[in-house]
Amino acid sequence: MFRIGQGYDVHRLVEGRPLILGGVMLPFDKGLLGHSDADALLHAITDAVLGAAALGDIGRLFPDTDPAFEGADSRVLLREAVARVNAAGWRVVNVDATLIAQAPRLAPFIDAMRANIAEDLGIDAGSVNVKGKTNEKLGYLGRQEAIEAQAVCLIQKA
Ligand SMILES: Nc1ccn([C@@H]2O[C@H](COP(=O)(O)O)[C@@H](O)[C@H]2O)c(=O)n1
Ligand SMILES: C[C@@]1(CO)OP(=O)(O)OP(=O)(O)OC[C@H]1O
Repeated sequence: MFRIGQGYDVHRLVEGRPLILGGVMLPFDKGLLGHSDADALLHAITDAVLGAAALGDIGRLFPDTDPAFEGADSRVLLREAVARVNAAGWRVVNVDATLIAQAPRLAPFIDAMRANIAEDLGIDAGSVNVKGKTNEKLGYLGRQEAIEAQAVCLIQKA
């Protein structure tokens, strides 16, 4: 039996924060604001994985009011979500995600993100796809005020 899940996240770009996407620190003059490390890509994937198994969402598992998750490494949160999905009898088949970032250019970092995500999901990097898009300079994404991520995930009953 197969199930699909979908995830979305957006975080504001601000000065004085590191830019971390897919567990990779990117050289950029701004970073994403959040209670955790604000890795929007991993948050969208976490929600897609949880969604596929009908296990709620990232904020329910890891509330942004809990000091335990302040500055949290989102890879740790993703791994915990995957552990819960596995414990419910599912394994992740593949993930496809899109990052909408007017800047910086993501292409040089995509394979490093895929490797991290694959490791956290317990699958081959060949089953993880990450795509970068600009927002054609339109709206708050186009003005570099935020970065958005969207993801889908397929799971199979183990
Ligand atoms: N932050 C980004 C955005 C895009 N790319 C790459 O450029 C291609 C064209 O993007 P458009 O938004 O102009 O359609 C896209 O397919 C990516 O390969 C990128 O590396 N980083
Ligand atoms: C990850 C968590 C928890 O630290 O906080 P944020 O980094 O603010 O991220 P968000 O995507 O808003 O929601 C999930 C949170 O509860």
